[in-house]
Amino acid sequence: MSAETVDIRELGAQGDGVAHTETGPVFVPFTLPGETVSIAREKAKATLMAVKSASPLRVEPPCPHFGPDGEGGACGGCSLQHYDMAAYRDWKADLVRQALAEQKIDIPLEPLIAAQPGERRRLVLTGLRTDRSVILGFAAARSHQIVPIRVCPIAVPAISQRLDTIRRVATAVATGTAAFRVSVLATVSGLDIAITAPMKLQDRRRLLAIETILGLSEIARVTVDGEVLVEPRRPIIQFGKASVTPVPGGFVQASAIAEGHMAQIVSAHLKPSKRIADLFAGSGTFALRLAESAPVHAVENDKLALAALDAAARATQGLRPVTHQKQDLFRSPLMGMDLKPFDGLVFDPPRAGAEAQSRELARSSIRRIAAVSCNPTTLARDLRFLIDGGYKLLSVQPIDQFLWSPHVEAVALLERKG
Ligand SMILES: C[S@@+](CC[C@H](N)C(=O)[O-])C[C@H]1O[C@@H](n2cnc3c(N)ncnc32)[C@H](O)[C@@H]1O
Repeated sequence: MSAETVDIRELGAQGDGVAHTETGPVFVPFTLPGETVSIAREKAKATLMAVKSASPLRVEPPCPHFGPDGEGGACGGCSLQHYDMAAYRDWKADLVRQALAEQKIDIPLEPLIAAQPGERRRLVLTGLRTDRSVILGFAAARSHQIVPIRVCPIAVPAISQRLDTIRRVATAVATGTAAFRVSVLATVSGLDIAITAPMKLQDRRRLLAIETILGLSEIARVTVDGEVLVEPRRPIIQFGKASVTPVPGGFVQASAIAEGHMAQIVSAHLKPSKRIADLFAGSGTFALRLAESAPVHAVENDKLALAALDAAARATQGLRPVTHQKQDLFRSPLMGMDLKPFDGLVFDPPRAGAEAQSRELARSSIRRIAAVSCNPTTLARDLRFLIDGGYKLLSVQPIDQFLWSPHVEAVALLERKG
């Protein structure tokens, strides 16, 4: 490690300040453009030692666990709490703008839909048994060390006010010495906690854990390695009229408010469609809402997510038919004949995007397409295929689903003129 003073020029894609040095760019977490800072560094990675000259856009972070002086260590859950909110939001929209510009896609963005503290309904924490108890928190920035959290301003009150309850659940279940994953989802009926770990609960221990957890009134379900340990109430999340039982620890949009905006934009665009496909459908976030007005075919590779979608579709009155298909859309995208029945389609792939599928869509005659993505770079790449295939890009809406992180969601709407 060597110590030096550097000037921060800009923010990198991961939210770290970037200094340009003779040996190349150096990334310094918790810094802002225009600041002069002293750092300790190893190659391109640096640790902030002191801010010598602060940006006027530097603000007091609202969370005690944030930053290099954070309580318990520098929590890795957030990276930009020290940035003035308006400037931070401009930076978020810019991530989408820059990704589109790199693909030479020229369209004015819709104004960013902003996030507020207290909106995240899903957190993935790490637990670790110590001599006396279990610590529960986020991994520290750039490290495997766990920062135990006592507050979490980004989370919905149903989680942030129940961190002690979640810790008690983790303590009741934890047996080994290895770190384990605690995925927490705030549902309509209570907390759905999915614990994943290389741990085996012996019978006596299992009974004790069940007894402890049943005494905690805010719990809907606790699963260990995908198996239900207790389920005093069925966990439910609402996709329009449909009540879905989420897959333990499975994918759910991080914020119900952001999801509502995304679904509203997608539904309005696909409203005139007579038959809709939902690709990378998960457990039906879009499909089940879209089925309120048209038949929907959902395609997804996770069979548990599809089972949740199917069960909810069957149990919901008044939906148009919902069919589903398990398929790996990276290896075998829907092709010409598969796509023919649809005049509307939404796709919402993981961060890697939907390259193979977008190439096929670009050749299709589907009238309206909505592309949803949490990665502006792969979204822009996939939009380029569609535009080159003759689709007109109508709008791109950035949505700050992941407050104070470097991640941003976007919904792009396209149309093929008849
Ligand atoms: C960003 S999530 C979106 C899910 C859903 N649209 C939603 O809003 O909840 C991406 C989804 O793609 C699925 N997926 C990942 N790889 C896939 C693949 N190769 N083929 C099909 N689906 C895949 C995941 O299981 C996950 O449900």
